[in-house]
Amino acid sequence: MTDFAATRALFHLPPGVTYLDGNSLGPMPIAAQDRARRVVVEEWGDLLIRGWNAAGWMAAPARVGDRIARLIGAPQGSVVMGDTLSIKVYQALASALAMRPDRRVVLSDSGNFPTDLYMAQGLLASLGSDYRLKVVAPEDVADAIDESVAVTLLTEVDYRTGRRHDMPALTEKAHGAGALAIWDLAHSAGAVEVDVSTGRADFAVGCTYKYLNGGPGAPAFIYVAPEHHDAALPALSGWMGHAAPFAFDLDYRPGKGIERMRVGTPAVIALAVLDAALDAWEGVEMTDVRARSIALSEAFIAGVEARCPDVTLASPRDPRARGSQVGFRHPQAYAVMQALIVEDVIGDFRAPDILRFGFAPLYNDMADVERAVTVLADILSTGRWDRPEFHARQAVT
Ligand SMILES: Cc1ncc(COP(=O)(O)O)c(C=O)c1O
Ligand SMILES: Nc1c(O)cccc1C(=O)C[C@H](N)C(=O)O
Repeated sequence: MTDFAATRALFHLPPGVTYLDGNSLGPMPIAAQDRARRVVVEEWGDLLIRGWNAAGWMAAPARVGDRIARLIGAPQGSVVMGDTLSIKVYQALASALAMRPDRRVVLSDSGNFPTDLYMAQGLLASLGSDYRLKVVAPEDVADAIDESVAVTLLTEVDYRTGRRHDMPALTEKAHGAGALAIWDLAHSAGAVEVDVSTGRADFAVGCTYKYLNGGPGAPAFIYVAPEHHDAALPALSGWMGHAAPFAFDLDYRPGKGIERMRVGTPAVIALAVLDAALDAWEGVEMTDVRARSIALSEAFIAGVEARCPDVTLASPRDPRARGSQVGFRHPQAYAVMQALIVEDVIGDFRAPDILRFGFAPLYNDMADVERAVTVLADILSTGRWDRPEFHARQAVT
């Protein structure tokens, strides 16, 4: 059994703050501070350029990738770190499309996070006017998979509602139609049990600043199914993915296996901080994480529905159809969320009307649920969210 009191103690949680926004930015693992100091002062400071070999900087993208692999059901040697998730979406999509040269349709859904759609739009525009991004409602994805589809590009857990796609079933359908399946695990990795191997994903990508707590702008990951390692070309063919970067050849030759999905110089400091953050997952069983996530989310839904008649559930009621976040609708959700944040209950707002709360089992507990319900009920019943300052939109919402 995972000891969640022990994992909670690994995080810096500011006193008095109830943090339910780890689905956007995870809190700071205490170990990150010392690791950041060491990588800056002892490694960069003292080793200087020798750090690439002596401190293992060059190998870090694959080494950290192997730690992520365990959390998403991927074999060792099939995940590598680097760049941002937007870039990894582009890279996976470009690679997958090149593997289906006779097809022109990319299928996604309207619940996808916009950057995934934007990256697809940009890539397809560069490939030619016969390529098409087909966006359907999430519930219509299965029916829209046909033999015109080259690639399905789906985010498993919807960023607003927490609605969770059935990855194995949709992947099987895609394969049956001859398409490849790319899964964005931004809201899944560290939140739900993910198994890219039994789910037979062809590519998977994700960020590490949410449930994996790697810090703002932490490097993204990309998984390529081992059977595609030779066929998948990286599209973004940077020198770090070359078979021999330090041969400085004039022509690109893809590196071995997942290494070819590297692009440029790794973000060594950010990778070191992420590496420290991943220590929190040692000894943690994802089945325990999922059970606790459901218990916390169910208690929150029950509490809010009992005490807050002004909001309606935006998330699926069946916990099996949800990730680890819960959304409630309110016509003035932005102002309500600002009022909550001022009272140190931190969730977030997603346009047009969603109050979003993420439950991260590593550090959230029932006391967080109870406090969030109590403060939300009080803010709504007193109407104290309706102040001019709570309606003024900030740049980052
Ligand atoms: C599903 C999904 N994809 C992509 C992103 C963002 O990608 P990036 O890390 O490049 O900003 C997010 C959140 O920011 C997301 O929720
Ligand atoms: N990546 C973010 C950022 O750089 C700034 C603010 C928010 C984010 C997010 O991660 C948003 C997030 N993907 C979401 O689900 O809304």
